[in-house]
Amino acid sequence: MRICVINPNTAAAMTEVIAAAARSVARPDCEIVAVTSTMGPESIESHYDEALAVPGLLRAIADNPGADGYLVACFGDPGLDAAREVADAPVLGIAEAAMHLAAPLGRTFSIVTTLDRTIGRAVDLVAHYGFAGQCGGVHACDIPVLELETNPATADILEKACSEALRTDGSDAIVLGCAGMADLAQRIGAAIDAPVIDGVAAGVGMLAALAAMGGRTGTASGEFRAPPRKRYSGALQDFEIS
Ligand SMILES: NC(=O)NC1=NC(=O)NC1=O
Repeated sequence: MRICVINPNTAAAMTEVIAAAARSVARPDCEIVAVTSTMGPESIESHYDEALAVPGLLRAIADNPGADGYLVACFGDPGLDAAREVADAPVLGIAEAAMHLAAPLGRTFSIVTTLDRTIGRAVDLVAHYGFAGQCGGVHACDIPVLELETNPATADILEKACSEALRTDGSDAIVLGCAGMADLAQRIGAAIDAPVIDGVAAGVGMLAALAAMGGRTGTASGEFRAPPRKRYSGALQDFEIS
């Protein structure tokens, strides 16, 4: 089994954090291929960044055919539906996966994301995935994405934000709202004595289960079949994918 985990920003150091989290839960027979986008923003912290991250994500999928599943390792789940039209296997986003696995762990879960400007996107995804009744609230730790790895106070700040979120919302579990937080899930879970779900690990587990069940995206006839062929111009002139 092979699962391709794609960091849709261009920060290779962050991909290393993501890859370690993915491999920490992967089954022995599951190879994790970790990929860093080759074009687009160095981090994704706005709607603008999300939009500009999608071509690099789609290119990464097209350049890594034959995986049994693909994971979009950014909490905004950028380009998820387009990725499903390009991929020849199931595609999950880490926000989608984290919410699905947090739901059974209590009555409600809280999300702790990076900058406060990313709260709205997370709220939209909660509604989109059908978890509005189970998400007690979305909060920001106010650490920029690329500082998660460089700020020595990240773990303490995030632990405090998660503890505050549980108390404020009365929630039972935490969803970490950034792939760059993946390495802190276990430490924070122990510190606040509550389940803390990282979407990278959640996504790898769900994709492995889907692959074992023979799950596939409706590439033949469904909405996510290959897109119609057409010309693209300008910077995307040679962006031939499918
Ligand atoms: N909420 C976030 O900021 N998420 C993210 N930005 C990135 O660049 N990767 C993420 O997971």
